[in-house]
Amino acid sequence: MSTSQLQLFQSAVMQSWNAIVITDADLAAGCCVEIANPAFCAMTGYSLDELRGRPLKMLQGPDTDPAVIDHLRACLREARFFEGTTTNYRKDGSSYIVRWNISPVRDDDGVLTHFISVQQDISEHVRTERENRLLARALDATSDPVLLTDAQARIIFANTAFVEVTGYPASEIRGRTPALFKSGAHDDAFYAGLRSSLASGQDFRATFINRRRDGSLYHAEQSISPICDEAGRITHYVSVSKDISQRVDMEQALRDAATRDKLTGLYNRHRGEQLLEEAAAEARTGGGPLTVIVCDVDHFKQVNDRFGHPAGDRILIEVSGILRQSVRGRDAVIRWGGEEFVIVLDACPQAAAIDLAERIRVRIAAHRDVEVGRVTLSLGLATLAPAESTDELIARADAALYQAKRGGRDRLCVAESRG
Ligand SMILES: Nc1nc2c(ncn2[C@@H]2O[C@H](COP(=O)(O)OP(=O)(O)OP(=O)(O)O)[C@@H](O)[C@H]2O)c(=O)[nH]1
Repeated sequence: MSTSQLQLFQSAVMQSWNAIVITDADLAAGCCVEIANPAFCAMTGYSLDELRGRPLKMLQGPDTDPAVIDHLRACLREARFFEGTTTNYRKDGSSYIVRWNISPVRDDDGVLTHFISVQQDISEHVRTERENRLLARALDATSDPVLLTDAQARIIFANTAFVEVTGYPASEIRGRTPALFKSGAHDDAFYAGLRSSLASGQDFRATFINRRRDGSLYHAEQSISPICDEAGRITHYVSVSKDISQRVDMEQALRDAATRDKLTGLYNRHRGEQLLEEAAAEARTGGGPLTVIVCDVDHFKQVNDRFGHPAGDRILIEVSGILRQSVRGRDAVIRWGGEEFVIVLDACPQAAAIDLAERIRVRIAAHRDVEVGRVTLSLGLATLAPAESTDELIARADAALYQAKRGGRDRLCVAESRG
């Protein structure tokens, strides 16, 4: 090696950002320092003069891992490469975490003469990692679901509460987007609002209806916030939510209690009258013809008398089910009282309503209860006339029903159109 190359070598070692120390190979004396570069001196707090001739054991202290040192000794004895991490101590007694390796150095004849060690203070890195782990554990410990995505909305972290609420293991959702939880309950405007809030760096807060892994839905009060870097660029999004399904279910149960009939689950009379009034208002303002069907189980008293009240209840539930299955989703089926039901068909031409009523009659007559067997239904149908009140409409449908009963039951009578 030329003199200039040697000088380069020396400069490189002395200017290296990594701490470099060269010791002799006298194991019995503890391998004493011959050369240490400025980075090593800065890291340990010792000057080269203070280090030279002393074994590096002086850097060890109470938190230095003895297992690492044992392994180091074994490597030095066998002149093998060593790599490890442990806690060392500076001159002022403060500790630092160092990642280091040691390579044996041999002369031209292959005789071991020195060891060279390259070291790096990784205290900051370890501290950040510990902090990150602590933060992740803290997020895991919170009972509210937390989700973290990158700027492209790909999931990078989901806490335990999120995993528990959604039923998705974290490994299954990592890398995917929250579109996975879409239930279809929100319209495009909802998502447009979400996107524009986040794009302008603002939080988006709303009650989401999300889908769990098993397909069931849950309500979550959710707050999504963009996270920006120092330059103001969005790097991540964090979503913190509260599963409010229980509250929503309770509210729904209360609403149901006020609007639904307990036995059949149909609308109760009170809610039914409101719905009928709304449908009439709609029809009067050009919403299309409104027809009501009033129906009543025939000889129902005999069912109760012969088979008992519970059997009668079961018949009412079965009849309700058939009524509900027979109508369109928008039609209201109401338990008007006892064994009497009203079906409100808004925007439904009378001919279609008559077809439907007849279909219902046939279905009920074809149905067989396990104990009671066959029951029949009588039906009266009326279409709202101009300037007619809902009371008058129901009265006309009722009169048609009475006519059906008088005519022999298991039949439909249509009230004559008025006006
Ligand atoms: N099991 C049961 N019976 C009910 C309920 N509500 C009313 N009822 C009974 O329904 C029966 C109605 O009898 P009626 O009004 O005489 O009429 P019906 O026997 O069906 O005779 P028609 O209507 O003329 O064919 C009464 O016995 C009521 O007690 C209920 O919730 N459950």
